[in-house]
Amino acid sequence: MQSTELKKVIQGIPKAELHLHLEGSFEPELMFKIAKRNKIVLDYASIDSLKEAYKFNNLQEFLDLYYIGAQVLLHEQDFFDLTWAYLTKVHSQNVVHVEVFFDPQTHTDRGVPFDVVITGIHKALEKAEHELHISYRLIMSYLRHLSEEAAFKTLESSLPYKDWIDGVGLDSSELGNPPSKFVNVFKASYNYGYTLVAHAGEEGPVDYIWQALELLQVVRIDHGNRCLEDEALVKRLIEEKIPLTLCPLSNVALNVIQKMEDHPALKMLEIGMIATIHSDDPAYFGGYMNENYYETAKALHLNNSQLKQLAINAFEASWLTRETKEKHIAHVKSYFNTLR
Ligand SMILES: Nc1ncnc2[nH]cnc12
Ligand SMILES: [Zn+2]
Repeated sequence: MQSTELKKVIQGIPKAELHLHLEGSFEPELMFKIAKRNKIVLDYASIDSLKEAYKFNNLQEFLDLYYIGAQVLLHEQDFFDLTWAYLTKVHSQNVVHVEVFFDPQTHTDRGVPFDVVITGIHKALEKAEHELHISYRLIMSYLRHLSEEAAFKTLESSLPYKDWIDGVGLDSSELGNPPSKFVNVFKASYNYGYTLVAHAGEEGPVDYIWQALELLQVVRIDHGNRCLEDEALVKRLIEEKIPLTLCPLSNVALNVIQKMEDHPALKMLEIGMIATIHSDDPAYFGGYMNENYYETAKALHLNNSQLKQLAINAFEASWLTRETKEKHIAHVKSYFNTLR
């Protein structure tokens, strides 16, 4: 397929995004605007010089910059603007459902109250539901480089806003911070009604994916690239229909894979795993949903049937009701029928 044709096909697919860090959607232009508004001087003289710094050898190098960028977010309006900018962007890419992460500790540790963070985010999500018809779920992510005790404090802070939060996740520096460190806080989060996910097997070993499943009891694995190293794990993920939220452009940007042609998405689809495609931190990794679909499809020579499967998998993997999933899946199928 010609690249313009492929882009057109991808644009038209109704899509669900299930792996997106709101702080990772912070575009340099908006970062500079908010910094100015909050009278914060960034270490970079210009938008271009900031963009120049977006070259990473690994996850930690990226995280260092990501946490610096987030420091300009102070007020409810800032969190609203960040979230709204993401939602309007993905609306233009025909994303109809999102399940997004936010990292409360990145902000509360700087003295920004939990209430300020979540209210700004919640208002933007509600506005998008009403005005853009994008449905949503919100996932609060614990930072795994911090202690379990700190995660417990975050859990406690979230309780007054429980109705606005659907799940908890685990992100930040993976190596040396295994899921086993967070068993108790995940159990407590579950008991409060939160649905559980965790980043695992992005940089960390296969064992972290096992731990996420067996010790944390997550319903989805974020990334999970390295599962293919373990046959028994693959079998388990297939049998239990545990989805993997893959982020191909992120994997290339962070050296999880050398080049897009090495991405495991196709192999995973072929063996019947619920592989899905998402953008992770689009402002840092060079693309939102369409770009992730496009670069993956181009490098792996995906056909329309495989693209359709990826889109269906994301709705299947979502936390929408069965009835709503079916409605979206029917739209995906009828869209691909029009292409024949
Ligand atoms: N790709 C990623 N892995 C772990 N933590 C993150 N926080 C934001 N993006 C992340
Ligand atoms: Zn992520």
